[in-house]
Amino acid sequence: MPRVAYLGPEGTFTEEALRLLDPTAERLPCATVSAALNAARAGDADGAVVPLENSIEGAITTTLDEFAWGEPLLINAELLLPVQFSLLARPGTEIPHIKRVYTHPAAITQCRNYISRELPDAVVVAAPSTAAAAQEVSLPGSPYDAAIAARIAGEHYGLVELAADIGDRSDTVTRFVKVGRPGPLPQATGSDRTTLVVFLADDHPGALLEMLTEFSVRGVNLTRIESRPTGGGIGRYFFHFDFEGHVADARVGEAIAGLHRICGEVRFLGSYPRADGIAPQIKRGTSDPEFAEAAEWLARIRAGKV
Ligand SMILES: O=C(O)C(=O)C[C@]1(C(=O)O)C=C[C@@H](O)C=C1
Repeated sequence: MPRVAYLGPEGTFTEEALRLLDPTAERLPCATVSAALNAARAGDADGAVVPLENSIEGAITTTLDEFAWGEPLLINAELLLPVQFSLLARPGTEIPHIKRVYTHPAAITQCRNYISRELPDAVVVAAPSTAAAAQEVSLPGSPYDAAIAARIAGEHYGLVELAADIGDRSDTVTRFVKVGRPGPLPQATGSDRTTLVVFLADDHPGALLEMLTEFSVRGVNLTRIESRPTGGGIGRYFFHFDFEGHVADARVGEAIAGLHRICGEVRFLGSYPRADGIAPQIKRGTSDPEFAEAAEWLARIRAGKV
């Protein structure tokens, strides 16, 4: 049975994602995203499940930065999980008496309207995860009056649900990924995604356009692009890309090889099946047979067979 680390404790959305991605895995709860990834790197776990982006909050920057700087890991699966939040408290608590709320920063952003409407005077404090907040609120003598977390976390830690579905939107989704140490890649399925981190060789006019051109001319559709600070000073950034296709696809392989030629460093973070099953639109001239035919044509003219 594989042992998989995740952002815990029990009752996080990440745990729910892990249960869906790998129902038979032995679950290893960790206090932070970094600790979960380090457990996979060190071999204390066979893999890890972590959040990567949210449809309201955007990128989970800790995850992006860990993927860029830590010991390499490869993404082998992804999951899109609808997230719904509840206001949870110790039995007997009433909403007008709530002065201190504890939850994960991503939940604060996703419940902003509810908090300003129903808890205008409450101080909201950032927790390591929504379930860690629920666990803390359940302790007698906790400095917090309520947590914002999944309903299941409330059940797990003996809290009552004072309000349900308090997210600003009912269709909020968080994307989770499962990673492992470098090894064989998942097979191409025809509906895949590839993730990369790219560091520039040097800063010059058009550097971003040159990178995008490598994708554009080969008909590779991007699904996410982020710039993140390198830490080396204001204006110094590296780039995170998600795009359609598998590294085994000719157009994807050629685009990545093009980036490798023109950029400082390209870190491959994996090719894996898309959770939404969407197949890429393949532009004329960018299918595998068309790349193969063009390579044969070039070989022929190089041999003087015109
Ligand atoms: O705190 C949790 O329950 C998590 O799994 C983390 C996390 C996140 O990092 O975005 C996951 C889903 C929700 O968007 C809120 C928090």
